Amino acid sequence: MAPESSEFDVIVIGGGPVGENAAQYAIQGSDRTAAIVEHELVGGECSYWACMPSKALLRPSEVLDTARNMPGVKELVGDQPLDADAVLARRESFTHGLDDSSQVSWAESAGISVVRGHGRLTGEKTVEVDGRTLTARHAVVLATGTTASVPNTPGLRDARPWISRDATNIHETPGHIAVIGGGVVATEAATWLLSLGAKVTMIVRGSSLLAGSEPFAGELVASALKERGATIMLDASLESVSRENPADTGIGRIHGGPVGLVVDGTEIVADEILVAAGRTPASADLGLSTLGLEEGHYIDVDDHLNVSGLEWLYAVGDVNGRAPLTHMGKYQGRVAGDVIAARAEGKSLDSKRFRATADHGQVPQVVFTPLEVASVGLTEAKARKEGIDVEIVAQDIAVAGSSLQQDNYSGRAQLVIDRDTDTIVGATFVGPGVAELVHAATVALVGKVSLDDLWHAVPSYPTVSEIWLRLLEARRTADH
Ligand SMILES: Cc1cc2nc3c(=O)[nH]c(=O)nc-3n(C[C@H](O)[C@H](O)[C@H](O)COP(=O)(O)OP(=O)(O)OC[C@H]3O[C@@H](n4cnc5c(N)ncnc54)[C@H](O)[C@@H]3O)c2cc1C
Ligand SMILES: NC(=O)c1ccc[n+]([C@@H]2O[C@H](COP(=O)([O-])OP(=O)(O)OC[C@H]3O[C@@H](n4cnc5c(N)ncnc54)[C@H](O)[C@@H]3O)[C@@H](O)[C@H]2O)c1
Repeated sequence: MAPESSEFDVIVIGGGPVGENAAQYAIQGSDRTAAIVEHELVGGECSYWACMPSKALLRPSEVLDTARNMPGVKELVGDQPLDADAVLARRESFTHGLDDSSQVSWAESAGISVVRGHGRLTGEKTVEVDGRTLTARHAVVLATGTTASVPNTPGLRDARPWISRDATNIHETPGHIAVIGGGVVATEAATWLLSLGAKVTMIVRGSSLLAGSEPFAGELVASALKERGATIMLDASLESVSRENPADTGIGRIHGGPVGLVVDGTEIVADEILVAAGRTPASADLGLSTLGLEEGHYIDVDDHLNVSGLEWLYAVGDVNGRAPLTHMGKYQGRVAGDVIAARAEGKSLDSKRFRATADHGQVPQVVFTPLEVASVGLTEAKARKEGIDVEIVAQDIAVAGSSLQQDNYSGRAQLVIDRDTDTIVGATFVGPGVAELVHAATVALVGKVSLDDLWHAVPSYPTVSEIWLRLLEARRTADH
């Protein structure tokens, strides 16, 4: 179907990773048509301003850390810093110079039309794109994501602070940067800014880093960041900001003169500020009010990803606020796409694949700081809050496999067990390169594998996965 058409089976507003998946799954293997409406770049936040550039910036410092802890290699590396120009050039290779033509080609090859412009609902199954009206025969999917929130602190917005887009698309490294926030973006960005040579001061409103994770994860990450030179101010209140000559110098460039930040009555001077204070759903200018729905909030959905009981309207990914991560959004996109296809073909929705059940307590995430924090499911605190009869087993990650990875390998692992069902409801691993450990925990958790059965899932020797055996042994010791 040509992009000039005004009628499609499925219209997706927002061409991020999640919208792409929803469109693909809704039409694949059929003669249905789909359009993605995108007002910026097809590929969305993740491809150009979030996951891809951030991980491209983080990987070199991880490799350098490993090298510095590996006899035979550390002598070659010495105390040389990273080659910042090479690191930024590799980041550019992942963001394609903010050119989305390869993603547009992918969409077209999947039979999806790309309509450029701002999409807005105007009524049932109708979408206006900059004055042009599109009609959907089956479904409209909202996949508009989020934007960075900038708090209303006096002087902050006028100072033109960096947001996550500047940090991931960094072109000039500030001598000293103040990072507002202690969450995922703040800790990851602090890691790559330190590795590029910046002095980093983190101003954190709460009493720990990564407040949504197990407390030991935030503590270990704080120690690792401090070891690399970061200053971390906890329970800190940013009262005001002032800057001389704030300037629109472009994304990732220093936005003017020195910045003064008053924190708990004391002034700090930095060359730039990064605001990493959470996200705002992109639902304010989507025409939701034409359907009597509230604008500017996360859009509530059921497990089919339908909005407000309307079988033709879906919201997937960050904009529904259920699990704001690329892999979870793409999963929702697959579920919504399958639901749309089944309804279009008159099939029953009576199968697990038509419900996004993993959003409820089965969400995995990896945070990439000097230590990786890989987790799935509930923290101990959340499990107790849900009334689960919780048992905790925790161990330092000191197993034969991990000691071979590098010298000075350290970290911690913890399982949250539901005593009643003898299954895992949460797991957290913290340490260098532990990201790949989490999928085993996800499989055990989603499959509700009992701890008794897990005893027979034998980890290979010598791998970091031996931590599983140590955790199960610790549990037996506690039991008997
Ligand atoms: C710095 C950073 C690093 C991150 N790293 C990770 C990571 O490592 N792993 C991970 O899982 N998650 C990560 N995330 C989260 C991840 O980026 C999001 O979960 C993901 O991008 C959500 O995808 P989405 O398609 O829902 O939204 P988005 O990627 O935000 O895409 C939405 C798209 O909709 C378009 N749009 C919005 N409104 C309209 C409209 N009205 N009309 C037309 N187009 C519109 C936007 O231009 C955009 O292209 C990170 C986030 C940040 C900020
Ligand atoms: N590796 C990954 O999976 C990854 C990486 C980056 C981002 N993300 C996702 O992106 C999203 C956004 O991350 P984020 O770090 O912006 O959000 P976040 O919710 O993780 O952290 C926000 C931080 O800002 C602080 N804050 C909020 N309002 C404030 C205010 N008014 N003044 C001072 N501090 C304030 C909070 O206390 C918290 O420390 C998250 O959902 C995250 O899951 C994921």
